[in-house]
This record gives sequence, structure tokens and C-alpha cells, in this order.
Amino acid sequence: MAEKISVLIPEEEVDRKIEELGRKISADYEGKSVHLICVLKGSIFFTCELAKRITVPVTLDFMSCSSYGSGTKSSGVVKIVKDLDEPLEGRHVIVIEDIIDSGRTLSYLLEILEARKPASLALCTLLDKPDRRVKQVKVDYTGFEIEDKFVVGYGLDYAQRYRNLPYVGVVEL
Ligand SMILES: O=P(O)(O)OC[C@H]1O[C@H](OP(=O)(O)OP(=O)(O)O)[C@H](O)[C@@H]1O
Ligand SMILES: Nc1nc2[nH]cnc2c(=O)[nH]1
Repeated sequence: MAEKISVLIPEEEVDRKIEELGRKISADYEGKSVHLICVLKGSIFFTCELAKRITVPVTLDFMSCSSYGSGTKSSGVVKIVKDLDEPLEGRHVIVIEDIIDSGRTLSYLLEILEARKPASLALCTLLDKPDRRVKQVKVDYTGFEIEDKFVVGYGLDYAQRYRNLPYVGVVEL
């Protein structure tokens, strides 16, 4: 059955914000290279669009975590399903996320990545739901702060669907 999806952030607004984040990151890392870590699957669309707008040299790696959840709920237990291919030591690393909600995934992930001794470690998220935070995480680049609604599109899924929507929408459950 298809759910009703209403537009929360239109495509043009998402594009403008990614452009702005790309400019900011390019300025902050002037003279350096950045190593972007895309946290699969949700951040794939955001990572690609952002990477195209960064003007300093970019390398990419991918990892996948499972939060042992289904539907719209997460249990809080995080497991690495696919680890990075390359070491982080000495690199300027930016973790790219589609959304930070409870903060559990990122707080776990950042701890693991910090132990790999990057030259610097930053976090960039397209969406942030600060009201839902259980674990505090320092977010360096945020696209949009949103209220506590279950969103889909731009990489975000509901039961693996709707990731390909070019805007951020709300599922009317
Ligand atoms: O702050 P938290 O409450 O930990 O939630 C955020 C995490 O949830 C989403 O991933 P999800 O587990 O849905 O996997 P997916 O990207 O493969 O859809 C999102 O991409 C973050 O990784
Ligand atoms: N698709 C989706 N995944 C999430 N993971 C944490 N919050 C959300 C959300 O609002 N939508």
C-alpha cells in the first residue's frame, strides 16, 4: 500500500542548502584534502550531491551500520555491517549523514572512527532532529533542523522505499 507523502523541504531548497554547505566546507578546508565517509544507505544521495560542490580535493569511502530497527523505530543497538576500505590515519575526515535523530548511531560511530587517528574528524548531516537526542553528538555542518516527524526522500526510507524522492517528505502514518 502506498503511503501519503507531503513535501516538507522542496527539491530547490535542498539543492540550495547543499550548495551552501559545499561552499562552507570548501572554505574551511582550503589547502587541504577531505575524506568523505558516506554512511549507507541513507546518505548516498546527499554525499554525491555534496561531493560535487566541494572544490578542494575529495576522496570517498563507505560504511554501513545497522541499528537493529524496522519500520520507523530503532532499538539503539548499533553494529557495523560494512567497514571502511581505507585507513583514516592523518586524513581530514568528514562523516556524511542523512539524518541525526537519537544520536546513537553517530555517537557510536564517531568513537570508533576517532580511535583510527584521523588528522581531524567532522560531522555533516542534511537533517537534524535535536528534540529526539538521547546521545549528544557535536554536529559541525547541518542542512536543516526539523521537528519530530518521520521523514523520507533524499536517501531516507520507509521500509526501504521512497529513498529516491528528490525532496524531503513526511509520511502520513
Ligand atoms: O540518530 P539515530 O537515532 O541513531 O538515527 C540516525 C541513523 O538512522 C538512519 O539510518 P538507518 O539505520 O535508518 O539506515 P539506512 O541509512 O540504511 O536507512 C540514519 O541514516 C542514521 O544513520
Ligand atoms: N527514514 C527515516 N529514517 C530515520 N532514522 C531516524 N529518523 C528517521 C526519519 O525521520 N526517517
